[in-house]
Amino acid sequence: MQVLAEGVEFAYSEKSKVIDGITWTVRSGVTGLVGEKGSGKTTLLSLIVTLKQPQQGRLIVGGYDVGGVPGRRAARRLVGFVPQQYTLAGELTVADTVSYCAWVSGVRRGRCEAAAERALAAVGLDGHGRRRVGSLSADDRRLVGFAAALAHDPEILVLDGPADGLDEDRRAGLGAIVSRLAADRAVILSASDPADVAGMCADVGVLADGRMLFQGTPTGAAELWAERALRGGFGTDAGAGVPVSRAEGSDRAGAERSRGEP
Ligand SMILES: Nc1ncnc2c1ncn2[C@@H]1O[C@H](COP(=O)(O)OP(=O)(O)OP(=O)(O)O)[C@@H](O)[C@H]1O
Repeated sequence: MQVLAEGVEFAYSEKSKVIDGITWTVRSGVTGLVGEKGSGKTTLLSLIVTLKQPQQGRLIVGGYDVGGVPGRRAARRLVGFVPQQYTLAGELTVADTVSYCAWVSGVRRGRCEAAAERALAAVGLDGHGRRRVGSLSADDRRLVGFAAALAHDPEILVLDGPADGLDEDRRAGLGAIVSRLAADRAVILSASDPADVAGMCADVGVLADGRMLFQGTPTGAAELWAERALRGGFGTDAGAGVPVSRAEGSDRAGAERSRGEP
């Protein structure tokens, strides 16, 4: 189990909880986190990558309880994060960019260059190290972002909205890379529509109004999504959402496969 959330809560202000008692498990392989805009995906991912702290509940990341400082520090070394939006310095070379990120993530100075080479190879950018970031296509810049997050060889890779705005061909390309990266780590992908990540994930969590309504197969998530769309969308009746335990029960294949994993 790579991430275990039990009753996790987080609020930006006293008025309302953005993460409202989430219980969720993430195992090795590719896991999707799907929810409408504003449902709390980025906030939940920020908790997992230790940029924010849970205010209630228990959150275990890579075996460490991130509720305390020592656990948070230890977990931080195990996670790589690609935010929804980020800027790379165009004048730096690709290799220096990734090497610097390796150093920031705790890789020893003498090993950063090799770490960068390994990370660039993992995303298919081997041979591009000497190019300036500013000379790359948007797709290749995106891959540099992935390599930067992989530079310290994290056990858990978190990609916030990696398929946003991609057409079908590019989504397929992303799926191939994600599946390669997930061979020896857990990958979490967020999306505002299950169709964006359906082909990439074995397991999907559906978030609405800060609550995990469902965890199971992509098919189960898509069915719930379609059903909700017919009823006028998520968020309007979150209290009547399918509880995680019931959703797993009705989506037995997904639940049993999940339980069977180490
Ligand atoms: N720093 C902040 N301060 C106050 N409220 C915030 C902050 N960041 C996010 N929120 C609010 O928290 C809620 C959840 O935001 P979050 O970004 O986690 O959702 P999301 O599902 O990732 O949305 P999107 O798909 O648009 O990225 C939204 O109502 C948002 O306005």
